[in-house]
Amino acid sequence: MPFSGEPIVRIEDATIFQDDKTVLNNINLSINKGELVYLVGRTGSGKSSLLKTLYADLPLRLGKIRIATHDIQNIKRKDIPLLRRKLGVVFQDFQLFPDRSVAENIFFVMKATGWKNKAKMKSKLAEVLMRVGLGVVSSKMPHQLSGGEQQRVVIARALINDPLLLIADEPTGNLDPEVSDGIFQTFMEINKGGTSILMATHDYNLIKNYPKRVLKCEKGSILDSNEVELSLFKVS
Ligand SMILES: Nc1ncnc2c1ncn2[C@@H]1O[C@H](COP(=O)(O)OP(=O)(O)OP(=O)(O)O)[C@@H](O)[C@H]1O
Repeated sequence: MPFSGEPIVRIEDATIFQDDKTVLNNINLSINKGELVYLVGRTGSGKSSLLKTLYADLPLRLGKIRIATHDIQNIKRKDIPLLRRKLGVVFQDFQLFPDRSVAENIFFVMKATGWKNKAKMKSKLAEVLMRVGLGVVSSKMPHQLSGGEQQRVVIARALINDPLLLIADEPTGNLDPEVSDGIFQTFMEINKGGTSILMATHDYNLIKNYPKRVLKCEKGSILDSNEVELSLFKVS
């Protein structure tokens, strides 16, 4: 897909801290609308810290980050829900309520993000479940689904507000290789629909099978495969 217009993410001279420790120092990069980008690096290199900063869970203390029309560096508490409505977030651990059905899990987030009309909620539920390749699972409880199916429900939940950017933190981390592959195919379908995706992963098979731009956290910096050749397969 050709990239045009303003980037969806623009990071300028950003330094990311956890407490007093500098995790990533003076980062500069952009992600364009419609891009799918991998984020890699050894454990503790700062992938999750960067993603948390993007969805305003970790305050940005130095530098600038703009996501869509939101400036993260001075975002007000009351504006964080507005930012998050433009983002979809998917984690490795599925984070579904175990005592609620698939539909209830998704309706819960819809209601929390301002949905009110029951008919529209039902039709959106059907749409997002279809987009992630799930059939009639609405009334099932999470424990009645496989790990891969549960992760698809989480992805469906992340799509309810038609996010501009999907942030995924090791979304295939707990899944078998074939299941991971299927989940990644779903991410690629979502990406074809125009949603940008930034995905942290340790799954080098995915990167080998589906080569895309790679950002690598290393020694406090981010290396970009658009600018340098990355030695991906030496990562511990
Ligand atoms: N809540 C926290 N409080 C203090 N330090 C933290 C916190 N979370 C992470 N860190 C530290 O920040 C650094 C970066 O961690 P981060 O979780 O961003 O790495 P990562 O690349 O996502 O690792 P992994 O691949 O294991 O998920 C590490 O040194 C970690 O110990």
